Amino acid sequence: MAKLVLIRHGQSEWNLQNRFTGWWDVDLTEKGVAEAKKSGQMLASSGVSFSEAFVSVQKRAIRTLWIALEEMGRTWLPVTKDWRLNERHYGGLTGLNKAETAEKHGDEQVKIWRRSYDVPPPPMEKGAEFDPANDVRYAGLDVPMTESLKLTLERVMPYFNSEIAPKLKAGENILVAAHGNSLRAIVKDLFSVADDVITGVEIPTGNPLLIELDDNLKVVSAKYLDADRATELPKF
Ligand SMILES: O=C(O)[C@H](O)COP(=O)(O)O
Repeated sequence: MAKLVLIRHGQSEWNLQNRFTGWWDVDLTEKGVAEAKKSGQMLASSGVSFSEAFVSVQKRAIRTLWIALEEMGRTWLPVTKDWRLNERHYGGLTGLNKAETAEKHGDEQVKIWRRSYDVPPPPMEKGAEFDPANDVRYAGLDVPMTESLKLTLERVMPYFNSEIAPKLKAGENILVAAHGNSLRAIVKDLFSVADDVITGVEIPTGNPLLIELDDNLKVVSAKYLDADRATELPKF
């Protein structure tokens, strides 16, 4: 039986400012750093021994992983970074304040953009202030202009299934540091969550989710290590 731990990055500067972030590369706040440290301490006392870690190419997740590994005394662990674990691309909403956007377009519309399964936000305009298309880390990549959760899942899961699933099936314990919506995609798939139910699944920042999987990657048990900041998990 393998263990998979999913950590959403600690609080970011734009989580704090309540702005749509997506692919924009913001850093952790002090609180985010503290959440990452606590995650590492809880992982160390969980006694789970990891063989490797995976992370997006965004610094809020990379720093969360590094801080956690440091606390665990595991900075030597092999780490693979891949854009397919990035946050979902928030399109033309990137950089906007979530509350101001709700005042302008209505709560219902913003809820659809944030939580519907397959309605993508309006696309990013080419060359707009927060367009990551020319970022050197994405050179040669057809950077999306917007993504729904469905589109996010369609790039996260092929990566998960080809790079991470075989290791779990071989019994390795794996740590993944990523984002609210890229992790929501993994949870949707592993827990077989229906399209209209996944909207209610909120993954807290900096709170490791420990999932035990059988040889067919069926969920056997799941819990957040910080029980005080846990949210409801889907049935399995
Ligand atoms: O990209 C963002 O703004 C957040 O990381 C996730 O946002 P959400 O809760 O609006 O999906």
